[in-house]
Amino acid sequence: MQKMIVEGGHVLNGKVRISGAKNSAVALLPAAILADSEVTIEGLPQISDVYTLSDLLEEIGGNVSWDGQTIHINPENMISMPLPNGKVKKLRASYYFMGAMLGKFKKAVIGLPGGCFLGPRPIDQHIKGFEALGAEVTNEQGAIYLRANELRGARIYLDVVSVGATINIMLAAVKAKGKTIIENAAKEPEIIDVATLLTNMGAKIKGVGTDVIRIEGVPSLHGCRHTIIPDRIEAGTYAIAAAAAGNEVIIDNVIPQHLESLLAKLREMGITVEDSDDQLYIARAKNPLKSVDIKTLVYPGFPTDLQQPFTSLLTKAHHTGVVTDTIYSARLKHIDELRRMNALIKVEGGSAIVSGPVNLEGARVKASDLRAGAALVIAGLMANGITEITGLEHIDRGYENMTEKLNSLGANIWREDMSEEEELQFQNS
Ligand SMILES: CC(=O)N[C@H]1[C@@H](OP(=O)(O)OP(=O)(O)OC[C@H]2O[C@@H](n3ccc(=O)[nH]c3=O)[C@H](O)[C@@H]2O)O[C@H](CO)[C@@H](O)[C@@H]1O
Ligand SMILES: C=C(OP(=O)(O)O)C(=O)O
Repeated sequence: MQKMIVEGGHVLNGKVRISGAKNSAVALLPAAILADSEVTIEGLPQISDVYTLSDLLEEIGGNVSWDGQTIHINPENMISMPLPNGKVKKLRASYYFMGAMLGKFKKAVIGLPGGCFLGPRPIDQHIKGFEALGAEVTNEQGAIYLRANELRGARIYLDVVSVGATINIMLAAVKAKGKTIIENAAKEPEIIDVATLLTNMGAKIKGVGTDVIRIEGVPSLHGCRHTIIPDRIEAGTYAIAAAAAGNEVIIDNVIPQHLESLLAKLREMGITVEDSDDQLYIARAKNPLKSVDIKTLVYPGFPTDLQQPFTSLLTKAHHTGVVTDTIYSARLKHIDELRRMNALIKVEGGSAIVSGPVNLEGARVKASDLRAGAALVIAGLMANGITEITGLEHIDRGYENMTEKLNSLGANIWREDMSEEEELQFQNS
């Protein structure tokens, strides 16, 4: 087991290249199940969530090979193998095997997913969608059983705007007989990316990026080649790190429109932000940083996945900023760790109230989930002295080469094996 050591006080400068989007990748890989021939996906991030899904595709009979960041998935010998336990429990996105296997084989058994613990992560809207398409869905000892004689298009209104349910229903509906309409659909860029792959495979989908998606089912889907979109959350994380500890940083391979809510908030704080075709330029504020309030919302609102890193930045700003996560109200586990580093944060009525500026102090902290990990790395960059971060398996689920990328900007970060005593302390904490 390893820990990350961050030596604070180094100023970030230079250019960093953003990887492919984790939250697209985790749906694109299962989507390949629906094809009858080889699907090639380029530009995948080298992160553990992607490797876990790649292993799961092999477990159900897929022929998978890698060539750098490109995966080739041949689904010809795949079967509807039950996956009640094992690797499906390691990540949230294994639930996309439900939609894809139901769409392809009309049956699936998938253990209830894992992923970051952000409070309850219900899947009732996914199930409502599968049932509307004609599937019988039962929960047997923690695994979801899905069976259908045939899938028929349906009109499905989502009671909550859900990225996961929108994608899962698309996956199940693309080969259903007739027309499916998803109303109150989510509009995140990752949904558009998945629909682009499915369309390249021969699916007929209209309206992605709006809140009504129309799908005309087709009998079969073929292989294709697809390039993934850049990771807006990784880009946002580096933009926040640059605002927190940078002088002049260029973030390369971004779609700036995907980050408008974050960029607006950085500008409000006094940070210089410029965007061009596929780059962002973030420069140190000329005046002291001003606090702002943020409220996470569905896209194009402020992303829940950037709430935790942004909280770290607010510790450096003058006055008080209120952080409210309306998507995952319990996504506040980073707060106690930031407090260990001297942050002044109160939690009241589900909101975090951050007072600043404070001088953060290096400390031993634990990443409880992926973006909490990113928040602690950013805090470590700003802090006096050394910050030691454990729980790196969370960070590795979603950030490709984070240590190397930050060091290339001038940070001083390294990983070390934990001593036996430290491992014991970590397991008991
Ligand atoms: C809208 C939103 O910001 N979604 C984020 C959410 O996606 P994720 O796919 O996890 O969450 P959803 O978009 O599906 O859920 C949005 C909200 O709807 C609720 N819900 C969802 C499904 C369901 O069947 N029933 C239900 O009540 C969830 O509890 C949540 O409060 O976390 C991902 C990982 O952090 C982010 O990348 C997504 O951008
Ligand atoms: C929480 C996240 O991932 P997951 O939903 O896969 O756990 C995330 O990407 O911030």
